[in-house]
Amino acid sequence: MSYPVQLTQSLTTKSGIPITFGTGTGTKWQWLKKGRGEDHQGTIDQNLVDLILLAIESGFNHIDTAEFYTTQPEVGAALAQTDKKREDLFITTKYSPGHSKFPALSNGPKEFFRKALKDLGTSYIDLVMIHHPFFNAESPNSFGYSLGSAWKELVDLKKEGLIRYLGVSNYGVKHLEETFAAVDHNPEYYPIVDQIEFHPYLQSQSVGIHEFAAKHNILIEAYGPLTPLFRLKKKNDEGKEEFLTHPLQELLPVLSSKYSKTDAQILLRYTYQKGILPVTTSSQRQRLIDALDVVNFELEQSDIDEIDKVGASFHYRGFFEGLF
Ligand SMILES: NC(=O)C1=CN([C@@H]2O[C@H](COP(=O)(O)OP(=O)(O)OC[C@H]3O[C@@H](n4cnc5c(N)ncnc54)[C@H](OP(=O)(O)O)[C@@H]3O)[C@@H](O)[C@H]2O)C=CC1
Ligand SMILES: O=C1Nc2ccccc2C1=O
Repeated sequence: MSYPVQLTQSLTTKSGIPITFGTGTGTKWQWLKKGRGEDHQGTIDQNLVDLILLAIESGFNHIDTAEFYTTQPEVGAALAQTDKKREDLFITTKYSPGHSKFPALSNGPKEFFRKALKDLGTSYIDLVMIHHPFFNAESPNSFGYSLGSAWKELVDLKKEGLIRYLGVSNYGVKHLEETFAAVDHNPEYYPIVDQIEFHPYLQSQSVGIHEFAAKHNILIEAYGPLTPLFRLKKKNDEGKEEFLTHPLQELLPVLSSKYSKTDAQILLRYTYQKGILPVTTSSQRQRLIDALDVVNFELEQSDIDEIDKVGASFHYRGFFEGLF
């Protein structure tokens, strides 16, 4: 039995298959690559290729990468090795604009896009996002690009048929309004997705974003949906990282036992039932299978409300702290 959830956008692969939850190649994978200190551009981490193949084998058809992660070549290698046809898979990548701390990695979206096609070994990309809205066109880090001019270049690529859908990530209401203005308020060129951090401890990455997205038919994708299970750490007096105690530690086991699901499945179903598409990852086969299986059960509304309530009593932001 399946319990469909109404999403604001029904995105599909080119062949028309509805997209699954996303499987991520950022977070720990990008640090593993970059942490080696070698020139990782263009190198291939076979462990990540194997993980992407495992995710595809486990049923994921939606793979999330980004210029910033340097993991496009691994996604390209997995595309070349899998038995699945390209048109049955859905690939997302993200242009990395420069901001005060990090320079842009390419001289504008068009240069980024040419490299992305090459790294991914594909002739089109399903979904291209701008990774964050923290542009600073005056800084040499940004090659003169602003939020509006970068968006318009991506729109040109979409018009050429090289990109199927356009989206953004970490955008708040004011950034979306600026994007709408850049295309003279033509909804045909509005972002179709906003990928943001979402979990019970960060139910709104920026003020009013979920309401605004719903009004404009923008699908919210959640990154970090399992944050309460593993990311809540702080350094102790000896400088060692230790896990924080947090309020969902009591509620999640109660719900897991009530529904005979894992804590991770409860969190993923909570996200999905709110009309938000999770982007998640695991190095473990069973966890990947479990993640997709959450479309097959349903949380009672009172339990969603309880997660909301308990979650709101604690705050945790894992990414882009201080920028919203
Ligand atoms: N647009 C943006 O700015 C950002 C985008 N992203 C994208 O989103 C993707 C996913 O983000 P991420 O935060 O990793 O997603 P999640 O919140 O899903 O966390 C994934 C982590 O959870 C662990 N995990 C999985 N299942 C369980 C379980 N049952 N119990 C305990 N731990 C579990 C996994 O470890 P294990 O391998 O041991 O299972 C993995 O390290 C990224 O890879 C990236 O593609 C991420 C951050 C920012
Ligand atoms: O996956 C990611 N990990 C990150 C860390 C810092 C900024 C962006 C990201 C990602 O998108």
